[in-house]
Amino acid sequence: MSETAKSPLERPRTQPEGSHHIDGAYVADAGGRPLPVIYPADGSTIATLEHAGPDLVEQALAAASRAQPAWAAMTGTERGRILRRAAEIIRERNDELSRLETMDTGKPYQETVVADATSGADALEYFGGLAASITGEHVQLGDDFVYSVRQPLGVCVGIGAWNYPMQIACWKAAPALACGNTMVFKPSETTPLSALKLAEILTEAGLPDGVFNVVQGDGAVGSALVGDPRVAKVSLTGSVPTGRKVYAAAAEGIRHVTMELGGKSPMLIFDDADLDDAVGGAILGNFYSSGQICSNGTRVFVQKGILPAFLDRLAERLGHAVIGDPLDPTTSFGPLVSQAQLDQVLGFVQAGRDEGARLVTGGERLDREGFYMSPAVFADVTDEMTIAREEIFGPVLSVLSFETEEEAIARANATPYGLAAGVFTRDLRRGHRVIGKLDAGSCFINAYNLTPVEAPFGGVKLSGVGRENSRAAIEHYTQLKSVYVGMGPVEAPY
Ligand SMILES: NC(=O)C1=CN([C@@H]2O[C@H](COP(=O)(O)OP(=O)(O)OC[C@H]3O[C@@H](n4cnc5c(N)ncnc54)[C@H](O)[C@@H]3O)[C@@H](O)[C@H]2O)C=CC1
Repeated sequence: MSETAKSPLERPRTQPEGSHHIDGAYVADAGGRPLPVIYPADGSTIATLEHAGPDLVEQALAAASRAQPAWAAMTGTERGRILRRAAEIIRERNDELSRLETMDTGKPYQETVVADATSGADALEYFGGLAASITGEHVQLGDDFVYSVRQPLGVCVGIGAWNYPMQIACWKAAPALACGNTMVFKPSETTPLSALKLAEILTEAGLPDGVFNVVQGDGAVGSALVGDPRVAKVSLTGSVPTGRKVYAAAAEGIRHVTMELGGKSPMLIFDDADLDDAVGGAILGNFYSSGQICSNGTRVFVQKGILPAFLDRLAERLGHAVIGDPLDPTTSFGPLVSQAQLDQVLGFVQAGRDEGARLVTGGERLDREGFYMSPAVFADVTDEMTIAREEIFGPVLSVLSFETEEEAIARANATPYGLAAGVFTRDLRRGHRVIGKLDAGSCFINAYNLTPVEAPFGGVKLSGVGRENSRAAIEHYTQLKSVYVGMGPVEAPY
């Protein structure tokens, strides 16, 4: 690992015009509790926003309710055109948006410039393209027939996590809006900036006022949104404990939900795998975004024959990680998002040591300002250790060894989570056979953590319900009305 020279890109403006974006305009709430935004690379405060009070939550929900019928009455082609225009604006401003995302999250610019706003633009483009083809079906029943109409749900609430703020906002807004819903989106209080940019860009692209609104705040604000009777659907990206609360609150009103929650995903590396592909997959699946990715393959099961070579190569390649100022384009590994997250992850590293796992490399708090630690690899990890059971959400990779395919599958599935899974092997039949038996929603063979908008994304078991992206998302933002049409006389018994 090396540290970069300081040659950061120009810093974007980080203080927004207002904390919230409601009815097509920035809104401030002078009386709201202050919400400081911290740059994870140095701990400085780069903006101060406010948590929304009850009046602002009301304002946002009222705006979304008011705007919904007219938005739904537009044709899909018209709605889609606005979403695709917003995608174009995002691409034009990708550089500035990426620098803002880097300052909000601490993720290296090298990542945000290819994986955040651009992924959001993909979603707006994709669902903008689908909007005109959202249809029901027609079923002929003799002379009678039934037709179904795919209708929007109404007002949707989106609640985001802090690791991919822009991407999460777009992955929720794009399908919701394409289907004729309106949305109130609450970003994570840790990373509140880029969702405001999305609202601004959508307005610039021609989105009618009130269709997409952003309110800031913590769980209390999220909870106020989820419990409102005007809300038809809640889509959350967050941890399992928050998911339980939000799902239960949504159940009160029998609201639709999409839950994108945490994971402890397995990656199975067989003796016959291409060593560098497997090591590359393990790096992408554990250290990208400093390991703060829900679908990470943090339990790396390596077959005995390839284990020594795998560990050597992994440690060697980790030595090439460039840790530094995330605004420096050469930096490939940045800080964690907050002091609290860093403390939590270092606590897991300590637990790994205490329980007898072997720290191969990293796991140290770095002696520099900001929330930095070195990427950690543990070997000799066993299934019952804390680091093999609990979601860490940081740069900690656990290597577990195995002998047979059956054993690896059984151990990989022995978790309450089921978000993602990966297999590395050169044996085509084994790749498909093994992935078929793994309990996970988002799976990879000889790849890891690639999440194009065309692929359904989401988990099984505690990792969630519903799917984001792909055509599947349309099902989760619409409901079917069926209409039976009688063409003959009505036969009644009396
Ligand atoms: N499956 C997926 O797609 C992803 C899942 N995640 C998961 O997110 C977690 C990390 O993100 P965090 O922001 O720390 O999660 P978190 O669960 O602490 O917070 C998520 C969001 O929920 C809000 N919230 C908290 N309590 C609430 C309540 N009672 N009612 C309504 N909203 C409430 C928070 O303010 C935040 O906006 C990890 O567990 C990770 O695995 C993260 C990214 C993607």
